[in-house]
Amino acid sequence: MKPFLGSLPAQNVSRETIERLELLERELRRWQAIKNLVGPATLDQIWERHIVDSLQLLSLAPEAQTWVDLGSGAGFPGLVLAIAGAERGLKVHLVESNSRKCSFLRHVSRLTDAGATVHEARLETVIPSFIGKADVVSARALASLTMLLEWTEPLLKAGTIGLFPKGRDAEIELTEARKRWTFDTDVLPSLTDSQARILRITSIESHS
Ligand SMILES: C[S@@+](CC[C@H](N)C(=O)[O-])C[C@H]1O[C@@H](n2cnc3c(N)ncnc32)[C@H](O)[C@@H]1O
Repeated sequence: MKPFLGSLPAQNVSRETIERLELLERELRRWQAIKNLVGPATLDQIWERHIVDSLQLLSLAPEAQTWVDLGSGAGFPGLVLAIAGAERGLKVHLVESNSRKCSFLRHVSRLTDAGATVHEARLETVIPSFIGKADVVSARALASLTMLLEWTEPLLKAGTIGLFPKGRDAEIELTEARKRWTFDTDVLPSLTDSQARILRITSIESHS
């Protein structure tokens, strides 16, 4: 059993999904040696820190069909969600400005039949095309909540759900963001880090 996998709802992790996630792990280790895609210190805990940490988002939006992940990096959480959601037809758009990371994302998406769409671009230019078309927008380790809401406000206003994994400062970030917007939030526990939180944000209105 992979670390922490047992804590996830069983429907997210079929044997085929685990095999495809193992392909992602293998390719990440292979590419990391040359391309340095993730923080080297996290390589010892790829399943806990990256794969399961990403997978847990799937059960927070079980009905989602179209998902946009901003600043996907080496595929966390977006590529993991594309792999795990492929069986139920989930379409994931990965937005990443770094071309070497985009090469990795395209390579692993092809290898695993994940069907992810990689947008090699700055997210500011891509977000407008998803207004009214995305069920979920996610971003991990990309920016402060205030910055994330500034970027994603047009999506959230059109009904998209925001899922933003955050560290131990989640409440501080929420307080800061509430100076500019009113929104509904669920502050959810993380399965992989007792200090971390996942923010599910809907119904945003700006104060001005
Ligand atoms: C700290 S990494 C996090 C990567 C991944 N989400 C994770 O949690 O492992 C942030 C990523 O966002 C990308 N990025 C930063 N600003 C961006 C922008 N304006 N548009 C698209 N990608 C951006 C960077 O290239 C980098 O890969």
